[in-house]
Parts: sequence; structure tokens; C-alpha cells
Amino acid sequence: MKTKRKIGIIFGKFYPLHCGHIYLIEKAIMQVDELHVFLGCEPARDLKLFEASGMLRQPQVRDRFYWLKKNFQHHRNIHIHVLDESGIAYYPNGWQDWSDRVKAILAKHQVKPMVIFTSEQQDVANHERYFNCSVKLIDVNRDFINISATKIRQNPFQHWQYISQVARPFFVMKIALVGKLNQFDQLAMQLANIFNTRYVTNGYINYFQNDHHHKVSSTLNEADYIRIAMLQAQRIDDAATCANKLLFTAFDFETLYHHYQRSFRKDNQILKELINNYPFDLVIHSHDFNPHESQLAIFESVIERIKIKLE
Ligand SMILES: NC(=O)c1ccc[n+]([C@@H]2O[C@H](COP(=O)([O-])OP(=O)(O)OC[C@H]3O[C@@H](n4cnc5c(N)ncnc54)[C@H](O)[C@@H]3O)[C@@H](O)[C@H]2O)c1
Repeated sequence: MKTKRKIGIIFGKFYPLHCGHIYLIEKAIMQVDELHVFLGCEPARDLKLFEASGMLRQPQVRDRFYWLKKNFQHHRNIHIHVLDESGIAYYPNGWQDWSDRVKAILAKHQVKPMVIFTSEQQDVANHERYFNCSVKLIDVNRDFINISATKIRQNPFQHWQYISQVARPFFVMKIALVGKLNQFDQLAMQLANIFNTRYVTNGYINYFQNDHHHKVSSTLNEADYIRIAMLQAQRIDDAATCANKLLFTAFDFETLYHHYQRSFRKDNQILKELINNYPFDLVIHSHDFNPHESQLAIFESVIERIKIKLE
């Protein structure tokens, strides 16, 4: 057993990871040699929390694990463990079973904790009782970073500044304006400007203009389609890392796939996967509008739709 090193533990759902959690963990690691962070998950409870939330999609355990891993990658002495809480009575009822499950993980890693860090005063007595170690309270009143994951789940956009940088791309609302190429491309750019965020260039147009000057749309082969899609996926990922709540583009994978099917009269698994893996939260088609509608009317109507989504 590793007994000499001072070992601390922290529990949480990190649903999602926010600056208050980060403060707790960064402050804890200053006081120990090694910190073990337990990511508590329970599928039915987590789904229920999602259903009651204002989040557009449900963060999975792998997302929450990744946020913790990535956020603390510069600390070699922080270890993240997934704690499956299935079958245990929900907090605050299952302390015996729950602490046994934690202890099993600690034993597997030959870890003997000396201190538990938390901001939950009401848990101190049970932590001391079930883990037989000291408890350090950090910012019980949450004066320094006044946020909770519950508040963020209710409305991620309202509390954007508290969501961890690494978790933000997950919450970015992706908006595609699809249709008359140049008109909607211009609109996507204008909207990104207004909402102070990122625009992702239309990968289809871009392919001819920048990536492959010699190509014209009629000479695209199957590999070109895959390349366009992959380049677009990469650009979306890059833009999402620094987008401010929203991300605009005039391109969606669904439309590219329809073009592909029309040209080659078959399915394509890669394009299908990209459609599933890059869902847009709002897709606005030019055919949603009356062809005689003015540019200004379309502009105003799109802004209204986005405002509703942001509320
Ligand atoms: N079944 C049981 O008996 C039992 C008992 C205890 C704990 N648990 C589990 O432990 C986990 C605890 O999750 P949670 O909801 O407390 O996690 P959480 O993700 O909301 O918070 C994680 C930690 O960060 C702290 N924190 C949150 N906001 C903060 C802020 N603004 N500033 C500073 N610190 C802040 C919390 O006090 C907590 O210590 C859950 O998975 C729960 O099921 C279960």
C-alpha cells in the first residue's frame, strides 16, 4: 500500500465540468501529493437530469471523463476514475454501498486516502464515518465561483462563462443555413459577425476555390466527396473550440450526401457516419422561405429563430 504520500480524493458528477469544480480540484492538488477524482455516473439518474435540463444533447460519461482528463492533463498526479453508481440507492441514501464501491476502486489501485475535499458541508460527517479520513471544506458558500452544475444544465448559454473551456465545444449550438449557395453563405457570415462567434466556410465551395483549383463540381469523384466532408468536419471541430455559444455554416452533411447519392446512385457509410456525428441544432433551408421574400425579411426571421433557441 502507498501510505507515505499524502493522497486526496474528490467526488462529483461533473455534469458538466465548470470553473467551481476546477477551483476545487486545483486548490486540492496544492495540498496533496496525489489526487484521485471520482466521476460518479448512473445511467437512469443521468438521463433524468438531462431530460429535466435545457441542454441540447446529453453529455455521455466519455464526454465528462474527457473534460476532466483534458482539463487536468498538465497535472501528472491527478487520476480520474469512473465510478459506476448503478444499483446503489441515490444520494443521500446509499452511503454504505456507495462507499464500498469507492473503496473497491481505491483498493484496486492500492490507494489509501487521507483527505476528502468537497464544498458540501452536509457530507462531512458521512465522509469521515465511511472513509475514516479527514475532510477539507473548500468555499462552502461558493463565494469565489458562484455557480452549480444544476444551473448550467438548466441553461448552458446563460452561464457560458462558467463552463470549462474544454467542455464548451460540446455545448456550442451548430447552425447550418442551407440553400442558394452564395446568398446563404453570406448570411451565415453576417450572423457569425452579429453573434460575435465563428463562421465555418462552406466546404463545398471552398473545395473548388482553395483546396482544389482544378476541380469543377461536375468532375467530383467519390474520393472528392469524402475529402470535402472530412475537411468540413475538421473545420467545424476547430471552430467549435473557440466559438461563442453558436457556430454558423452554410453547409450540412445531409445535403452533401444527397448530392453524392444523386451522382453515384449508392450509399456511403463514411458520409452517413458524419451526418450522425455532426448533428446540427438548427438547419435552415432556403426553401423554408417564400422565393419572393426579401433578404432583409429572411435575415430578421433567422435571427428570431436563433433568439428563441438561445432563451
Ligand atoms: N449514493 C450515495 O450515498 C452517495 C453519497 C455521496 C456521494 N455520492 C455521489 O457522489 C457524487 C457527488 O456529486 P455532486 O452532485 O456533489 O457533484 P458535482 O459535480 O456537482 O460537484 C463536485 C464537487 O465540486 C464541488 N463544487 C461544486 N460547485 C462548486 C463551486 N462553485 N465552487 C467550489 N466547489 C464546487 C462540490 O461540492 C463537489 O464536492 C454523485 O455522483 C453522488 O451520487 C453518492
